[in-house]
Amino acid sequence: MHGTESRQAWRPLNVVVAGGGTGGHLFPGIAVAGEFIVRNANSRVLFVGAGRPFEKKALALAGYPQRTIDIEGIKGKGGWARVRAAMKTPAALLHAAGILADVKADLVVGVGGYAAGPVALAAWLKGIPMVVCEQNTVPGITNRMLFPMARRIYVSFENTRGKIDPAKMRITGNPVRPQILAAAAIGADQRDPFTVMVVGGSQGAHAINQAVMAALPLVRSSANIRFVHQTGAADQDQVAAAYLKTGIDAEVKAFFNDMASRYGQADLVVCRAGATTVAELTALGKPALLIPYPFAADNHQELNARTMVDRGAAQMVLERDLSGSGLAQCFDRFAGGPDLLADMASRSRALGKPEAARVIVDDCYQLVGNQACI
Ligand SMILES: CC(=O)N[C@H]1[C@@H](OP(=O)(O)OP(=O)(O)OC[C@H]2O[C@@H](n3ccc(=O)[nH]c3=O)[C@H](O)[C@@H]2O)O[C@H](CO)[C@@H](O)[C@@H]1O
Repeated sequence: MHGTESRQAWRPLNVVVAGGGTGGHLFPGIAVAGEFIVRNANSRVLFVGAGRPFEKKALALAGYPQRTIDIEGIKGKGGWARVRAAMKTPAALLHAAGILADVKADLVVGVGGYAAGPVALAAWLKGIPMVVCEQNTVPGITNRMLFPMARRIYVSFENTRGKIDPAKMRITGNPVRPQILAAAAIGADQRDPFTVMVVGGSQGAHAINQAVMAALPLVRSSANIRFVHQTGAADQDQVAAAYLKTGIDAEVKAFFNDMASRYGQADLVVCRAGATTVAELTALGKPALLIPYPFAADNHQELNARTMVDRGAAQMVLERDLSGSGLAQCFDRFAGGPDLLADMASRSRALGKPEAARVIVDDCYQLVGNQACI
């Protein structure tokens, strides 16, 4: 779409991506950042966040700088912790305003997470165009506060809830990193052996790990099945031992930096229903068994999951109904049901919006103006 010639016509921008915290917020920001750099290699993207170790590692791997501000979230906190968090806001706002001035920001992209708040607010106060990306069907608290100030609100789902000014809203989909989109080219149709990818979102999912471990001894198709399993840091050793004990072939890791090759191998993905995971599944046309995290704010993961389940692209098991025997039956059913999987895969693909980052960056250029540099 953007050939070399047209790429040169995009002017360089200084972009600040604000927020993050978990992979579900951060990775869409990395996808958008990459698209700005594709448009003009002289653009500069700075991430500003709370500086959690997860963010630092992911941004270092992706090659983007981050500056951190001292800020705490208020969600789920009470009493003194809320007061302390609120007291940090004025200093964080001043700090964020200083960072925006330092880098001569042309645009701020809020990707959700509490650290986006002061940066986006500072942008608004300084008159710097500010846009937000909302990944979930139910907008998060930070984004809800920022919506009135944002020039654009990029949403992932047509049925995104809440009061969003239709004049500002664009249904773009949730940006997926290009390395992951490349996995679409890796055919996973051999089904020999049938490969199940288990992912618990960016942090891993203890309940899913437990259920898979309980399922392993009950899987009938164990000779023809293999697993690629992301456990999160706490459960890695225990889960690896469970595969060894049953003799089922598996690659077990706390976290996969290279998700593309794992998605590429997967015939079925068993996972939470974080919005970025859902975006990746549908961009790649992967069939899934979704087990939404039951304590997500406003139960948004179940609503995210329903966007796939209602279209036949995924099946869903609520965590309260999750059991080893039920999961083992699922594995056997899917392993022996290529037609079912193929049908789910094409329905999943039909929901995907792999062009989301491009659409968002096109729109951002419209917003800030593009003076061609050729
Ligand atoms: C508990 C909670 O509230 N979680 C939220 C958090 O989820 P979480 O951070 O788990 O986010 P998602 O499931 O949406 O995305 C996970 C991201 O991590 C990546 N990944 C995962 C595993 C791995 O080994 N390697 C890897 O790179 C995935 O490719 C994906 O890009 O943000 C999402 C997006 O706002 C929300 O929908 C979730 O509800």
